[in-house]
Amino acid sequence: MTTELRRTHAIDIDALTRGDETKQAAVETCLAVENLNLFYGEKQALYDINMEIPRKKVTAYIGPSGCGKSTLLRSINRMNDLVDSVRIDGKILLDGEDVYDKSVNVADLRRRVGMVFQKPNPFPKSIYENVAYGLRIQGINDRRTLDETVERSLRSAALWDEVKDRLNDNALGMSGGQQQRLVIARAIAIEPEVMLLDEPASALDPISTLKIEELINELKEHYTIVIVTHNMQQAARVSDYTAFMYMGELVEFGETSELFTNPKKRQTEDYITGRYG
Ligand SMILES: Nc1ncnc2c1ncn2[C@@H]1O[C@H](COP(=O)(O)OP(=O)(O)OP(=O)(O)O)[C@@H](O)[C@H]1O
Repeated sequence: MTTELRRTHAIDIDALTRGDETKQAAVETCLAVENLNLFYGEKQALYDINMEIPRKKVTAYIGPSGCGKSTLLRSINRMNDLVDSVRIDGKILLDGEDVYDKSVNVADLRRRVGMVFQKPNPFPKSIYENVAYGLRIQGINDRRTLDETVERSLRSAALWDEVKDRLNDNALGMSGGQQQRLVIARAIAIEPEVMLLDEPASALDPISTLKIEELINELKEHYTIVIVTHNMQQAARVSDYTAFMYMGELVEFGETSELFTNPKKRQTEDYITGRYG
């Protein structure tokens, strides 16, 4: 299975990189997952995952509940390190460097790889201080720098116009959708390279979901985005590449348009046509 998967993946990337230079530039690898196995105690949750995540594109992880999407996502910024029973082997290369190398400073890694969770988690502080937080903990307190960063980040998160007159209000008074965009602004403020989004819209109403999806589309100009979603339509709308996972294995990975219209594996087809999930 694994060899076959690698072969499929290699063919996809070959096809994508053949031809014009724009496409070649478009598939520059940001993150490479190599032979990744992950265990929670005795239970194996990821099996020999191999994939290359393109830079400044949106990659979606889809698959039925419990297939390992979040586990794989959390492996990228080593959030799984926080779980005592976790054992990991294999590599995840960020710009060619293994994030699991002993020399890696995990706090630095998490600055480079920001994360947004399903449930918006603003701090019980003002809107301004939520966004400024990452700079403050780096010791940056210069008012002008903070003001500029807060405005730029809120603009990038498509929130500035809604909050510019109430930056000192408590963030907990915002709507869920605004809170989620605030959390994205907080992540943007420290200029990460990669943004990991774990079901970022699943707790939101349809209008807020649409705003988050539009935002994702804008953010990929600057960031490499990996998103976990239960919602196949959402994956089809927002992502350039999709990985379909099943029971801890990466079944198929390729261009979203291709995977949804012309899946190569029976399991993928069954899932996207709603035969199970
Ligand atoms: N902290 C943990 N300790 C033990 N097992 C875990 C832990 N987190 C996840 N698992 C198990 O690992 C497997 C993969 O879970 P994971 O949450 O990554 O899947 P998922 O595809 O994101 O699921 P969902 O869509 O329901 O969020 C599941 O069997 C789950 O029970």
